[in-house]
Amino acid sequence: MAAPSGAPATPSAFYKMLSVPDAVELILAETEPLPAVALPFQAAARHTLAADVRAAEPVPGFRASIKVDWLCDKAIPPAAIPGSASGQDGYAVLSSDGPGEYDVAFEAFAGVAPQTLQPSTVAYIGTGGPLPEGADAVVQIEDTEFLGAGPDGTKRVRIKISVAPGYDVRQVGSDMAAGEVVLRAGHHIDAAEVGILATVGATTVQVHRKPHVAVLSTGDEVCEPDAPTLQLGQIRDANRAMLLAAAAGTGAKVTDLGIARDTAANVEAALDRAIAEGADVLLTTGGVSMGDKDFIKPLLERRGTVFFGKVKMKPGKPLTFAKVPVPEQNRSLLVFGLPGNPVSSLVTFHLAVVPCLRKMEGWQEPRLRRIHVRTANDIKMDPERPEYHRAIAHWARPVGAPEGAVCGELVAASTGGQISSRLLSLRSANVLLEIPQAAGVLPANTVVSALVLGDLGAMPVPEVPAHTQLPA
Ligand SMILES: Nc1nc2c(c(=O)[nH]1)N[C@H]1C(S)=C(S)[C@@H](COP(=O)(O)OP(=O)(O)OC[C@H]3O[C@@H](n4cnc5c(N)ncnc54)[C@H](O)[C@@H]3O)O[C@H]1N2
Ligand code: MOO
Repeated sequence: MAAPSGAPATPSAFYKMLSVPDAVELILAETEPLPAVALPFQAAARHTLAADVRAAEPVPGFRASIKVDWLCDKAIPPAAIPGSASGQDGYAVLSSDGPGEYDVAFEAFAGVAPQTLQPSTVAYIGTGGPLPEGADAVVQIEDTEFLGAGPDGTKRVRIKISVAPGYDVRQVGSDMAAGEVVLRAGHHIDAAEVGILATVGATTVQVHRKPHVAVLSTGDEVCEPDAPTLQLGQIRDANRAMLLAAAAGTGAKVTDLGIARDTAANVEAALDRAIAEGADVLLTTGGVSMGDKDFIKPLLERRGTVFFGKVKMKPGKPLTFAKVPVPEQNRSLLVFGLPGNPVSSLVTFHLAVVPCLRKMEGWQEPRLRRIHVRTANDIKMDPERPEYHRAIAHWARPVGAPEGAVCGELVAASTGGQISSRLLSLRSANVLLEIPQAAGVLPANTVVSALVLGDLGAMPVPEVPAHTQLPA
């Protein structure tokens, strides 16, 4: 808590003010990817691979029936045509036999050992069934006519169309070749990747360990959220639960260090607890400003190296980054002193902590993604600091575009009052607009850069229609 007591300023008065990009580069330079661990493939979801994964065998391992939506004439050799495929019930044929009436020699189903097909006969084949030796194509049921069974019970069928060799057949290794790298080191494992790992039988994979993040609130005025009543000057602790949720949302392991009251000894005891618990990163909130109860920077100066203690940004100016050596464990603890104002703490978490956690967990490009958006509101600029203005981006038709036009762009609506105590400015925010340091007002309809927070896939409607006319 910044107490205007007339006491000497903490060293924070003397920190050089860094730009946000310089601060992020410095953080990334001081951050190492965490070591690889072996995990069962299902537990590896939402981790980043530390080693390439190859397909040991071809997929499929046998020639299989499949319905391919050939984009053009059925007579064109399938290998030349990209298509989408689904299962195929039909008849395995020798393509050179051509249309005509044939005995159904046997039935080939998935999981049944294939027999050999003799010329001038066909075999019934189920979806995904192995193509018999001797057959080289599949004709779907719809292109045949069942003629019934003869006196000896042999079924007869009319093949109505001519097909090329390989038609409606998934060739061996056509999905994945034997030895092919199917996932590279650095690839993030999501649901599709878990399926790929299962397909190639990679049931144990090398991934980067996830960081362990400890979170501490500081301040005599800060109370637990379940405090039934608040005395004058007291506030409920929003930051700790919020940052624990934010860190857990990145997949980090989290430890709640509670609230440290405003004494140097309390704050240092919490730092020691973070080290004892094995945290890789400590997030503190509050106590990084100029007051005589702002203990974070002096503590970090004493115990480690403070890389910066001021960043030219609004909100979040007193953001502090330090490294505390842990010689007995041959490692270091990274410490982010986040400002106490709740908005400042979460904005600095996104801008500074997220890239650090991403690098630790093995992301090749850990920086926040930058996009361009058109502003929906006038935005007052700050002549002293660039502002990270919270906004909600959605896809919309550009102003003045004719009804039904096939075009769109991201439009960002401000979340309203941006004072750093007002957490509602972060409600539903999915971008931080990068508003330059300047006097005056940035008029609505200006295109600005913006940093993406979380998942743009969850952006609000309206969305574009599902089917639109492609431009000529
Ligand atoms: N003389 C100066 N004073 C301040 C400056 C400055 O440059 N010179 N910078 C201001 C800026 S910018 C910020 S941001 C704040 C950051 O201050 P601290 O990090 O030291 O935070 P506190 O003073 O402890 O608290 C600020 C504010 O946030 C509330 N708070 C604190 N912890 C929590 C919590 N866990 N949950 C919810 N709210 C919290 C606290 O009650 C205060 O209202 O410094 C300015 N001062
Ligand atoms: O930078 Mo402070 O975060 O303005 O409120």
